[in-house]
Amino acid sequence: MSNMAMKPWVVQKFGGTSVGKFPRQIAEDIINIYDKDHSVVAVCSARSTNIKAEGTTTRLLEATDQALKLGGNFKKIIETIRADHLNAAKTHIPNDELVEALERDINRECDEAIKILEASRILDEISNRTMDLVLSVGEKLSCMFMAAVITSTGRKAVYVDFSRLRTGPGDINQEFYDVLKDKMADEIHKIGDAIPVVTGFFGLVPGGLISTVGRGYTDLCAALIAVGLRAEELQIWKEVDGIFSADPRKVPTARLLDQITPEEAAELTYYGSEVIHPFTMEQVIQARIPIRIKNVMRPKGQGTRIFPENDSIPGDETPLHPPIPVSPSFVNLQQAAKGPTAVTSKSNILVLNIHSNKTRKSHGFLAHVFGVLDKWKLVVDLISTSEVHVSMAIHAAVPDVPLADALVELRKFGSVDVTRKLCIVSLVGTQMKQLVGIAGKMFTTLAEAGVNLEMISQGASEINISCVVDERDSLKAVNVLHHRLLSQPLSLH
Ligand SMILES: Nc1ncnc2c1ncn2[C@@H]1O[C@H](COP(=O)(O)OP(=O)(O)O)[C@@H](O)[C@H]1O
Ligand SMILES: N[C@@H](CC(=O)OP(=O)(O)O)C(=O)O
Repeated sequence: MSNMAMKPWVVQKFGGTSVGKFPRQIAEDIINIYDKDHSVVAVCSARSTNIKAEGTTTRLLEATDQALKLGGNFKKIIETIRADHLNAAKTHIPNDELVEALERDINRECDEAIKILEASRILDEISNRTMDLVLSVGEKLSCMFMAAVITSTGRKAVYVDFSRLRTGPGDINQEFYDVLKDKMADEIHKIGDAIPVVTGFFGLVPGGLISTVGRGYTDLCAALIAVGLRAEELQIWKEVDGIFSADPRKVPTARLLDQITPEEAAELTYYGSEVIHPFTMEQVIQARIPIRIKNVMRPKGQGTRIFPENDSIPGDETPLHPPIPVSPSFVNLQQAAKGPTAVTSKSNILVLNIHSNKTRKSHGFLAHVFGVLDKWKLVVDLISTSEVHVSMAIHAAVPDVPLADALVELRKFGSVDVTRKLCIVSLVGTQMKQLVGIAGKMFTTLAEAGVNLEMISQGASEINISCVVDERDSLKAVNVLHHRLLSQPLSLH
């Protein structure tokens, strides 16, 4: 078995839009190239032909909704998914035999999805488990398709379904992940010489994968596999060259960053630059495996490497003190001017201001407020408090229903007002820890540009300074901050 011939493992994760738009490039220009001197594992998300919001996972979620609605047409949605995959098979696979086998597999999966949804309609209930069963169809179809595409290039690939891996009972915690990593690696070791094409959907996760991990779970699946296999690198292939100093769609002068720390990557992800699922970093970095973000459209680009600043890679077991530079770019990074690394913005934010009616002590006030937020599953992105006042920025993508209910309960503790159509703007950078005056510079830069600050929050994370501004000022805010604090030598005086 060539996997046993000690070629280093590389785990490559392909997002849904990449599988949708560039399946042959992925097979020919990426997998087959790395396959020459690595043992490659490909992990794929459900296909999206255009954007994620119109992709297979979004459609499957809509189908589960329709199944519980009177007269809801979930079958039509599954038929759209079926037609999309049958069409992709014919378009991208120049081999009749492979196409016929794939068509049978696609039809079987889609028929099964319909049966599950019909059963849910009869029961008038969709449990977390049922939800997962339906959603996993997206990754199954995508991986069956990619395995056939790769096989059609002359390199044998096998479809690997991780949606029903049994890990035993228990909560989803580090121990659970550790067992899962080993199990995933064992399954992949069994495969031998063919390229494993693994469903980014993994189960059986207590509480359900979509409820506990959320959208973007394929990144985490790839991370767990990379750790289980002790891979040389985890590659996240996207349609962007890597992580930039700002969203390149919003800031034309944004620079590609050649290396950032996992903490920075996590902050950027939480605050609007959703380049990688935030749970990914923790698993991979503990095992000291570098993550590289790369572009499917420009496979030769270096991308962005996510790795801790003062760490060495596995196999490089020399002492960590003094820190060992792991690459020339790392040295450059160390010597570079110590400003923020990136600026990011998160839209669709509302701010809740609650002023206590002083009927209880302040700890009781905050405890009650958080009790209500917990009950209605409202996630707070930023918070700022005084003894009798609390302001909280909340992502308003949550449906309005729980918010309205939560407001009724919160009004028992004080006066509440809600400001909508806001966005969070954040400066992120590990170097900012030592940078006295950076917050002041950020806020004066915004004030000089005429951007009004609704709320300020600093200090929860030493590497993030955030504020809330009007949504209409979002583009101006990120551009002016990028121009003043990230594009030119930083002067704080
Ligand atoms: N700091 C950033 N660096 C790179 N991309 C960013 C950043 N902030 C936001 N983005 C956006 O994230 C998107 C991620 O790439 P893409 O492959 O299109 O996503 P997905 O895999 O979710 O479909 C890009 O469209 C890019 O504009
Ligand atoms: N298909 C899933 C999982 C995922 O990771 O997607 P992507 O890799 O395309 O972001 C989702 O949309 O959430």
